[in-house]
Amino acid sequence: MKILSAAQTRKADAYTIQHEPISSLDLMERAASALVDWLTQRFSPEVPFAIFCGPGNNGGDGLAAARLLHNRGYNVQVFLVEEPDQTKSDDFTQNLHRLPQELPAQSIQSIEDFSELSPGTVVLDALFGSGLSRPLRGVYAQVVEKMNQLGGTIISVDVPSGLFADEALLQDSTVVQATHTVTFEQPKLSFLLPSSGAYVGEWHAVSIALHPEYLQNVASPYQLLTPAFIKSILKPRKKYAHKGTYGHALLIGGSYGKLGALILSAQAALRAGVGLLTVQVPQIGYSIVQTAVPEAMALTDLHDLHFTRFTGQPDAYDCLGIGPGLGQAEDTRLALEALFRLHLPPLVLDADALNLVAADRTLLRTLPEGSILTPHLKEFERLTGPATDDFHRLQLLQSFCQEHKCYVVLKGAHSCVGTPTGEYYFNSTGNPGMATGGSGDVLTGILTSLRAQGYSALETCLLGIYVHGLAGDLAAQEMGQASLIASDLSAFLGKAFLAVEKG
Ligand SMILES: NC(=O)C1=CN([C@@H]2O[C@H](COP(=O)(O)OP(=O)(O)OC[C@H]3O[C@@H](n4cnc5c(N)ncnc54)[C@H](O)[C@@H]3O)[C@@H](O)[C@H]2O)[C@@H](O)CC1
Ligand SMILES: Nc1ncnc2c1ncn2[C@@H]1O[C@H](COP(=O)(O)OP(=O)(O)O)[C@@H](O)[C@H]1O
Ligand SMILES: [K+]
Repeated sequence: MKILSAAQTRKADAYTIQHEPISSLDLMERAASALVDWLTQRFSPEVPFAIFCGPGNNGGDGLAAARLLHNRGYNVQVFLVEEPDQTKSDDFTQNLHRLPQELPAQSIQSIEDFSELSPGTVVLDALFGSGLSRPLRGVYAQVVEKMNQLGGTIISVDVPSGLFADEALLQDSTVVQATHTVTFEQPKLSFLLPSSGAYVGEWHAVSIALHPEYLQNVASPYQLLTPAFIKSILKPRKKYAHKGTYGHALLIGGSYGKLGALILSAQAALRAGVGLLTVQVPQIGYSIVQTAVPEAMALTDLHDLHFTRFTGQPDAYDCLGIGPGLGQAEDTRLALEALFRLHLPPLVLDADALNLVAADRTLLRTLPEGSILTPHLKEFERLTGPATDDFHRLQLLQSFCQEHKCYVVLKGAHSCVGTPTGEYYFNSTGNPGMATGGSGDVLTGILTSLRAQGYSALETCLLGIYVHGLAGDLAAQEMGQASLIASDLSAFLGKAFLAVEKG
């Protein structure tokens, strides 16, 4: 699914109005109906609603929703938040006139006009949407602060007011802290980034049937992964396949005290379907890994405690994943340097392999083309230097991928895959239960496995992050988020692949 900018969203609205054709007022009515359908499926008519409307079309949505909720028997209060002489959009004005007499709109021109709400009131935030042009000030900022202080449920219409759809927030901005955001057609870019996404709560995209022609033809570098798209990547297993059909993966990592990381990767690689798996561990890891992962073959390093030299044949493998539990000893750095000089299969680099590369720019310059790197935010910062904000980080991601001709999975709540050709793919699966030690190691195993099976680097990243997050979602459904541990992700990988197959 393409993610559109605020300007493209405006064009999509205008294109729909012109080509469907439909009046702008009717399109707003459609948006408000979709919003009200969503609300009435979740809240009963006894729940009081306080609807705060701004001066533009977002406020117009709020007014139309107020009328529709009232008509369905809901208990609604309407507030117009306005600065003196504020111009209103035409559709706002039309919807204000359409409010039934028994539903008067109360004006809030200063914070003194903000009356107490009865306990349990759900706040509908329709102050500003994708037309926000500057940070909130004056009465708007004061009302938002008050709404946030109430501590109740806040549902933002389209975008939490004060948040830009596709620009960074200024420091100390006032923004609605939404419980849910009901957004029209598709999520906005800022919902997918950590600083701004934190204001959105849970987002839900409701369709307002924008013109499919526009959506099909518009160009956007930003994509959100959908089940149908991921299903189209997944290759079914063949009846006459044998273990050689599904590649031979090699994982290198594990050091004294961190062998578990490599074991988590190895188990995940097997569950992600690789034909054969070899792991290289230091001497102390030999019997540990042979016991914990009997399906894997083991190579040992010359060193007892950490990686110092690759002891296998590079051409024997279809993908090499390196990093989980690797450690950052000086002889490990030298070993990595020597490894990069070999004619290697495709690489997946994670954790300490990334840290070693980040600390040594010469090593970074020898990174084989087409490699997959899986940093979390801190590891990414070590590679590129600090980003001033989430949007700047996306630029850094693009320039890094282009310069090093590699794929980067920038991990987080919506992990983002950057490509050498400048696209960004955001993941749509996963949950905070996965914020637990070892989750990243599991991802490395999955990616190494998929790449060894013959998926392209891009397909590997997209399918890999999606099934990883989906395994986390399925695990969390059964055991809750707090109890989820990394090995559960491997345990639920099978169900995740089944769900992808079903689409
Ligand atoms: N026909 C359409 O275009 C549709 C629009 N829709 C709604 O319309 C919204 C976009 O509407 P608009 O473009 O009118 O934008 P908004 O309603 O977000 O607000 C824009 C208005 O607020 C003013 N403004 C912006 N930032 C301000 C600030 N910080 N302080 C004070 N005033 C500020 C602008 O000058 C403008 O008058 C969407 O988010 C969505 O909710 C939906 O109804 C779907 C159809
Ligand atoms: N809040 C979250 N929502 C969704 N996924 C998450 C969340 N937190 C972490 N994850 C996922 O869990 C993994 C954590 O990786 P990482 O930070 O490298 O952990 P570790 O180093 O402990 O293995 C990443 O794939 C990330 O996308
Ligand atoms: K809003």
